[in-house]
Amino acid sequence: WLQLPRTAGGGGRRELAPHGWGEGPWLAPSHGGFPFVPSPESQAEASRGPKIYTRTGDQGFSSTYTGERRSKDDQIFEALGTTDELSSAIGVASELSQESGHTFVEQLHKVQCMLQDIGSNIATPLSSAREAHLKRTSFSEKPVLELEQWIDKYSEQLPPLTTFILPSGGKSSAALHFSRAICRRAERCAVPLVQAGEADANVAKYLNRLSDFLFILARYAAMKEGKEEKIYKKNEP
Ligand SMILES: Nc1ncnc2c1ncn2[C@@H]1O[C@H](COP(=O)(O)OP(=O)(O)OP(=O)(O)O)[C@@H](O)[C@H]1O
Repeated sequence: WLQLPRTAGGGGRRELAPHGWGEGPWLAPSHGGFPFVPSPESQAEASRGPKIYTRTGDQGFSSTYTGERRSKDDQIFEALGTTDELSSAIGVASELSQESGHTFVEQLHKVQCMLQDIGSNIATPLSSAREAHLKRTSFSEKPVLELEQWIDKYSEQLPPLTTFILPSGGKSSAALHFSRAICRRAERCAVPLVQAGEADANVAKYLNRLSDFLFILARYAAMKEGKEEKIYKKNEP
């Protein structure tokens, strides 16, 4: 799931799917250059199973899905890496929530899949994308609207918020708050790409809405588990 092989077009050089990006462009059999004819070495390698490393990133540069080589401190890799961190944090929150019997883990699973799609869109800068790239990596508004429905559904069941609450409320809840904070960082990373016209505007919208969903879910988890949410108290001298 984590590392799916893809093969660079032409020379038979194998590259690996980014950590955590199992879907979207990363399943493409080539990086451009269809049809791909595997070299004898890559066929032999495939029968042994692919290695996780190619060493092509050792000089601090890596590839976008459109085939550009960019420095690893480029905004694209920053956003990709942060989206990956977000999905990992949601993975922890989801495992803890499952242990407590929460049914919303199915929605968290769906969110993690959406984050794969977001990674695909981010990895495909629109300025160098061709029609075939765009077809595989576009990100629509539909998942944003779905998140809004989920937010409304859970919000209705919560007591109104009368004070600032702190990340707390039991393990599931605290892990969801932690995911929320990472989500906001992912949004900050994605926004410059959207503003530059390199990523889809729906990516930033989704991340913006997702942090609200994670906040509501954190409160919902605390309520369902009967755990206390710590509140902010001003420290008077
Ligand atoms: N440090 C990173 N943070 C976020 N995304 C990255 C990072 N390094 C690479 N990527 C993205 O993830 C994809 C796969 O990562 P991978 O580690 O295989 O790349 P690499 O470092 O270029 O290659 P290798 O590890 O084989 O030398 C890359 O094609 C790139 O899009």
